[in-house]
Amino acid sequence: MLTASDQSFSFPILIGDIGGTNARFALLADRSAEPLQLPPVKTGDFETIEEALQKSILDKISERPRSAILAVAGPIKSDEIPLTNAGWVIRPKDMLARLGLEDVLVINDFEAQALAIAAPAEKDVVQIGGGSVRPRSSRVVLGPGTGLGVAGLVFAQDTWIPVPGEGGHVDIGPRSERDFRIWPFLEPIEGRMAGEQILCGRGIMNLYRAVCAADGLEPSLKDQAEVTTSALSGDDPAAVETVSLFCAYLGRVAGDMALIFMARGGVFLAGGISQKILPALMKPEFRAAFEDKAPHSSLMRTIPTFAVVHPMAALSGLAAFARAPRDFGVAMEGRRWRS
Ligand SMILES: Nc1ncnc2c1ncn2[C@@H]1O[C@H](COP(=O)(O)OP(=O)(O)OP(=O)(O)O)[C@@H](O)[C@H]1O
Repeated sequence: MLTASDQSFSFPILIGDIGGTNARFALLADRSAEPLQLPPVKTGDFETIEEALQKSILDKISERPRSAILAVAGPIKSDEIPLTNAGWVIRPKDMLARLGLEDVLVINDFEAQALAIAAPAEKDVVQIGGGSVRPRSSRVVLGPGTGLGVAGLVFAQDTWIPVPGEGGHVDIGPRSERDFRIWPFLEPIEGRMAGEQILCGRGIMNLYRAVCAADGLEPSLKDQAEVTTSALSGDDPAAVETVSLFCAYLGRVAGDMALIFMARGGVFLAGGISQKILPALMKPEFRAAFEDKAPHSSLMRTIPTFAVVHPMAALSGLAAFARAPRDFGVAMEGRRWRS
C-alpha cells in the first residue's frame, strides 16, 4: 500500500515534454504556483539530457528542482529509455546523480496528453460540432503529429486513469467509391494500411501522392506543410481533397476510439497538425465521419469533439499531475527512480 508521501513529489518540480525534435520544460515552484516556462531545447543540440538541462536551464535559473516528471516519446521498459526519433537515451539514475535530483518519474508522451484533457481550460479547446461533455465519463485523445498518438482517460474510483496504447496503428480501410480508387496507391506498411500511414505528417504526403496518382496527376507539392497550406487557401484541388479526406479519416478513427472507450466525456484532437488544419476540421467532413457509426450514430451525436489549442498541452497535463498526483491513477512501478 502506497502512503501519501510515496505518491507525491517534492517541489520545486521540473516538468518536461521531450519530443523527437524539441524538448520543452517548466518549473513548478509549489502546488499553487503557475509553471515557470523555460526556453525550449533542441534535442539535436546536446549529447545528453543532463547536458541540455544543465547548460540551457539549470545554469540560468536560481531555483534547484528536487523532482523531475518527464514525458517521452518512446517505450519505458528499463533504466535506459531511448527516445523515438531522437538521439537521446534517458538514464534516470544518471539524472539523479548528475543533477542533484531526489526523484525522477518518466511517463509516455500521450499519457501526458491524456492528463491534459482531464480538466482543460475553456480557452485551450475548440469544440468541433455538437454534443456535450458528460462529467466523470471516459475521454480519448488522438494526436496526429510525427506519428499518430492515442490514449484513453478513464474515470474510476474518483480518479482519472490515463490508458496509453498503440491506437494509432489500428487498421484503416476504404469505404466510399473514391476511397476504393485512392487506396491502391497508398503506401502500406508490411502489406497493411495502419491509421498512422495516413494520419500523421508523412501520412499527409502518402495520401496526397495517392490522390494525385488516382487522377493521373504529377504531384507538385513538396511536403505536408505545403499540402495543408495549399488546401486551406484553396489553391490546389489535389491538396484540398487530401486534407478533406484526412479530416474524414481522422473522424473515422476518432469515432472508433470513442466507441472503444465509450468516451461520453469527449474526444480531443491534440498534436501539431490538428491546430494547423483547424479550419478544415471545422468543415463537415470530420464530424460527419465521426458520427457515421451505425448502429450507434445517435450515441455518437451526443459525444463532443474538440481540438486542443493549448500550445504546450503535454506540459499542462504534467503540471496538473505534479500538483495533485493522487487525483490521477498514473502507474509508477518501474518508471520512478529515487536517490
Ligand atoms: N503546416 C503543417 N501542415 C501539416 N503538417 C505539418 C505542418 N507543419 C509541420 N507538420 C508536420 O507535423 C509533424 C510534427 O508534428 P508535431 O508538431 O505534433 O510534433 P511531435 O510529433 O510532437 O514531434 P516532436 O515533439 O517530436 O518534435 C511533422 O511530420 C511535420 O512535418
